[in-house]
Amino acid sequence: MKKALTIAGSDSCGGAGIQADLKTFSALGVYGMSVITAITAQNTQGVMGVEEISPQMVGMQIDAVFQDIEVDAVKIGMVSNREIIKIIGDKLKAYNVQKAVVDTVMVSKSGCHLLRLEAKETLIKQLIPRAFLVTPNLYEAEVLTGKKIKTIGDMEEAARIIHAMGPLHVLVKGGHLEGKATDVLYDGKTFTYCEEERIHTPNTHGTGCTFASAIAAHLALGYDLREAVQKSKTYITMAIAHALNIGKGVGPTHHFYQFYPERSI
Ligand SMILES: Nc1ncnc2c1ncn2[C@@H]1O[C@H](COP(=O)(O)OP(=O)(O)OP(=O)(O)O)[C@@H](O)[C@H]1O
Ligand SMILES: Cc1ncc(COP(=O)(O)O)c(N)n1
Repeated sequence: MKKALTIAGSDSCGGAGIQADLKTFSALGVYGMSVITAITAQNTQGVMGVEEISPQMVGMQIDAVFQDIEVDAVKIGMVSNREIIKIIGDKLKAYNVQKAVVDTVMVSKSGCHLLRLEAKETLIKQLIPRAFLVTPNLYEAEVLTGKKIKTIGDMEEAARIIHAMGPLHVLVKGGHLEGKATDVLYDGKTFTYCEEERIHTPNTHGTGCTFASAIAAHLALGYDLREAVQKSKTYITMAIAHALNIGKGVGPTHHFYQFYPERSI
């Protein structure tokens, strides 16, 4: 069985973070492992509290996994602060991780900072260059590049600038743009566009986490990046189309293995 590791924050209501990632791995037939960077007290209405795990403990969790089990792909989500970013970057290097999907989580949909403001430079210098794929949403791409993004052309320009920071590939997600849900993938030479109709639902908690972990799962299964992104785009679209009306706020994506009849175990 293929094995994937998520390094991310815990979301108590189960819609985003570690919980979304593990559900996605399971739905896609991949064995899931987790390293927790922070615990959030969170529900569909907002984030009530964040407690960061010590960098030493984050490092120990990573060591515990890599020293025992072969890891086929890694997904990285909420990393919270500079020291946690640094230890993750060092461990990716030490364990020579080739397939790392870095989702540059900064602010939750409900507006809570999940990355400290002063950690942006460390993210750019220590983590983004080690990524096989970076998956910023529009807001994150604007913060990383310092440029406003309003069109597909702006997304292409942002992908170029982020690619120059050192990752092998960049996927700028257009979930927050008007019109179709179009994402722009860039490998340093060519742009590929993933487009789906926009689904009109209030329930989009955890879309970014689900998409990035689906890509990591497909990479673990051996698909090349373009196939992994296309298949994950189908998965996230289905997960949003069947999103659950749970709680009083923004409900979570739905993970359901029947979406994915080809899954291999
Ligand atoms: N309403 C929607 N209908 C269809 N696809 C969507 C919708 N919203 C987002 N997507 C798609 O979901 C994926 C995740 O994109 P999104 O921009 O929501 O990520 P994100 O903002 O990082 O998510 P999160 O806020 O959960 O971290 C992308 O493929 C995007 O195009
Ligand atoms: C632990 C954790 N990680 C990531 C997100 C982003 O997800 P969203 O933007 O849908 O709130 C979150 N809310 N919580």
